[in-house]
Amino acid sequence: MRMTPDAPSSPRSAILLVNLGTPDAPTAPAVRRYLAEFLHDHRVVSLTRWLWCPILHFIILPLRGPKVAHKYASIWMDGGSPLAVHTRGLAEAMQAQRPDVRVAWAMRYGNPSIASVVDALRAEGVRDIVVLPLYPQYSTTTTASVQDAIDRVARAHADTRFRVVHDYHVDAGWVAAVADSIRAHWAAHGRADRLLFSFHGIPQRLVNAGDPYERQSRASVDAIVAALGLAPDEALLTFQSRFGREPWLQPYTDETLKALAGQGVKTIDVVCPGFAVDCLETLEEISVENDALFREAGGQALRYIPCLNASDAHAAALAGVVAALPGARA
Ligand SMILES: C=CC1=C(C)c2cc3[nH]c(cc4nc(cc5[nH]c(cc1n2)c(C)c5CCC(=O)O)C(CCC(=O)O)=C4C)c(C)c3C=C
Ligand SMILES: [Fe+2]
Ligand SMILES: [Fe+2]
Repeated sequence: MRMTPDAPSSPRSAILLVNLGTPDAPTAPAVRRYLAEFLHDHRVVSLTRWLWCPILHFIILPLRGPKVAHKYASIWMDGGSPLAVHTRGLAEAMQAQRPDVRVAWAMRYGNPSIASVVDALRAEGVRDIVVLPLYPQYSTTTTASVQDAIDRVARAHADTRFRVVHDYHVDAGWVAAVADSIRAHWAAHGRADRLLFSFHGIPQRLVNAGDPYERQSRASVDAIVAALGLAPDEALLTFQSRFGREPWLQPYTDETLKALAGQGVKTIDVVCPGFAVDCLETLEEISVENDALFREAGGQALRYIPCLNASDAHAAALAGVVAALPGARA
């Protein structure tokens, strides 16, 4: 496990950033290992195991491993997968702003695992950990799964206090940071014909069962649009990255981009505020795949606005979220 540098010598409290996870290498075996852990989580796929395990082990992992490895290879950075590189950078930026507290990072699936990072923090004397899942909007598929993992670790360490931030989907500092990043993009590149907010989707079934993710995503867009001084109808909200055959949240990003190009829209700015840092779903699916289909349908340019990543503005916003602990539960 790699920890952030220049941390205080024996801190008692820590901020633990937790992101989804990513393969250790852009190879089929590494992708299969990562997807196997991810897709065995009942929070992500709730099908009964006797039905799901054969589909997963004999169809999805063998087919998806090489295909997805190829995509990871196309975005891989010197320091590793973009999701890991930017998550580590964000932890380092927060550590620089908060020298009074240890800032560490872990992944829900893959490495470094939550358990290994908590063990390392406890070995340093930390007994109070604020966990910040890097998901601005709460979902049972993501945030609740981090909470599950923390609950398991907490049961083994009764002497350590864990608090988990629930969400920060309309946190004023975070909203301002996203709005500023859009303004900076416009200052550098001008404004496109349309502004589209694309969020990772989840199955519609989960929203029907009470998952607040769609409502929170809409509230995030409303808040960012208001901070930009735009009218609500000046932005579009769509959902990407669907997986499997059942209906997911709609409208779908790819279908919307094709329809817009068909209506004569030539340029589009796309921003993804459901992702804290850039990853496969933004750098490959949006910036490469969706850009290609927008152009094939008659568009001229899809201009992707990067995630907040390891920027100082992001680190400051998240430090504010932790300081306020909105919706945190012990
Ligand atoms: C199987 C169902 C999935 C649900 C539900 C889901 C929800 C969800 N995911 C993210 C964020 C990310 N997902 C990423 C990749 C990814 N997601 C799924 C499936 C579901 N996600 C898969 C199978 C994959 C792997 C890639 C692939 O095989 O297509 C990533 C990128 C990881 C990376 O390494 O870069 C992120 C980030 C959210 C926020 C979310 C629900 C709100
Ligand atoms: Fe299995
Ligand atoms: Fe996902």
